[in-house]
Formats: sequence, structure tokens, C-alpha cells
Amino acid sequence: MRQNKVLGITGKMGSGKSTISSILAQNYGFKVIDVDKEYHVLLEENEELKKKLTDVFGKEILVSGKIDRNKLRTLVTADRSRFEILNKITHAFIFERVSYLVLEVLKGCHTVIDAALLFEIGLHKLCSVVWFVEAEEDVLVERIIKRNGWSEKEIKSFLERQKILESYKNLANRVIVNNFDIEELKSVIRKYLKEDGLI
Ligand SMILES: CC(C)(COP(=O)(O)OP(=O)(O)OC[C@H]1O[C@@H](n2cnc3c(N)ncnc32)[C@H](O)[C@@H]1O)[C@@H](O)C(=O)NCCC(=O)NCCS
Ligand SMILES: Nc1ncnc2c1ncn2[C@@H]1O[C@H](COP(=O)(O)OP(=O)(O)OP(=O)(O)O)[C@@H](O)[C@H]1O
Repeated sequence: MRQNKVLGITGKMGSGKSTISSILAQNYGFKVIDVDKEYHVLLEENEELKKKLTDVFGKEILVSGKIDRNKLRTLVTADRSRFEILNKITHAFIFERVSYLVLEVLKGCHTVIDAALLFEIGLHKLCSVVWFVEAEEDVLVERIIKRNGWSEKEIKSFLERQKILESYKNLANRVIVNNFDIEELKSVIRKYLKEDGLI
């Protein structure tokens, strides 16, 4: 891992990565790269990515000429092999964009990379420290229903796919348990930032 101040935050959907990133931005001045958002920008703006996806999944994923993530999600959650193809195509583009942001645009800044698939995409290679965030499954499902309004079936399907993320826990420098309230989370963050030499 690189020895600059880039903190990777990973963990399952709804575990609290964005919440931690916001605390780091507001209270400690970190710049945040939200990898889901960066990917959404790529889908909107990168014609090469758009072409690759429509070549593979067909024009049915387009609405008014743009990739519709709801259609794409429905298509891939129904079929494991399609999910793998989607990952293979998209992860190369995501790695390129996040590397550019870290190494060029935010060079020298204290930066957080917030990504569920940090290790799968290879983004841990850009980080000096990685934290893995976790919460119990029923806490995750409840938080996601409240935040996204997805059906419990869709949530369980995503969480099932993300089971693989548990195997990356051992590769992280820290595991943060986020079952409790925000004040508890803030005090854990402060402790670990100091111990990891990030503040
Ligand atoms: C599956 C897609 C169509 C769902 O889009 P949608 O807008 O409904 O959801 P969103 O992108 O906001 O992601 C929702 C949650 O699922 C996680 N997630 C996204 N893609 C994946 C994946 N391939 N495997 C496991 N979890 C994923 C996200 O990190 C987030 O926690 C979309 O996420 C996608 O195309 N993913 C492939 C690219 C990818 O791996 N992105 C994650 C970067 S960390
Ligand atoms: N300690 C907590 N107490 C109460 N609510 C929380 C706590 N941590 C996170 N949440 C809430 O749970 C939801 C999921 O958290 P968050 O968006 O930070 O997760 P995430 O890991 O970034 O998810 P995703 O990968 O899907 O973007 C949010 O609505 C957030 O406000």
C-alpha cells in the first residue's frame, strides 16, 4: 500500500461508509471520492463505456439515449453471469478514473475513497490505510429500506452478492462495527484516525 494519506473505506451496502466519509469531510477536512457517484458520472459521460455496455446488454438498457441504472440492475440481478460481465467491463473504467482523481486532482490532499468494491476493483493499491465497516444484517436491511426504498428481495440479492466482501475484512487495517448511534461512531473514528497517524 502507498504511504500517503489516502484512507480507503469499504464494507457492504448500507454499512455506513458514506456516513463515515461525511464525518471525515466535515470534522477533519478530508476530500471524499464516492466511487458509486464517480461511476454514475462515468455512465453519463463516458461514451466508450456506454458503447461497451450497450454492445453487451443491448439497447434495452437505454432510456432517452442514456443508460438507465434501474433497467441495468433488473437485468443483472436476475443473472449471476451478467453481473460478472458488468463488473469486468465497468471496473477497469472505475479504476482509471479514481486513480486519476487521487494521483492528479487531489494529489497531496487527505483523501477518502469510499467503495464497497475497493479490493475487487484494486483501489486499495491507492490507499495508505483501509477501514472495513460492518453492521448486522437486519440493521443493514432496515437502513437500506429506509434510504433507498428497494424491496427486501432486491436488498437480500445485493447483500448475497456482497458476501464475498467478508473475505476482504482480513486485508483491512481496521474493522469498524457500526451497529450503534452516530456519537459512538464519531468517537471510534477519532480514536482510529489518531492511532493510524491520519490526524
Ligand atoms: C448494479 C447497478 C446497475 C445498480 O445501480 P443502482 O443505481 O441501482 O445502485 P448503485 O450504483 O447506487 O449501487 C447500490 C449499492 O450496490 C453496490 N454495488 C454496485 N455495484 C455492485 C456490484 N457489481 N457488486 C456488488 N455490489 C455492488 C454499491 O456499492 C452500492 O452499495 C450499478 O451499481 C452497476 O452498474 N454496478 C457495477 C459497477 C460497480 O461495481 N460499482 C460499484 C463501485 S464501488
Ligand atoms: N450509526 C448509525 N446510526 C443510524 N443510522 C446510520 C448509522 N450509520 C449509517 N446510518 C444510516 O444508514 C444508511 C446507510 O448508511 P450509508 O449510506 O453511510 O452506508 P454506505 O455503506 O455508504 O452504503 P452504500 O454502499 O449503499 O452507499 C444511511 O441512511 C445512514 O444515514
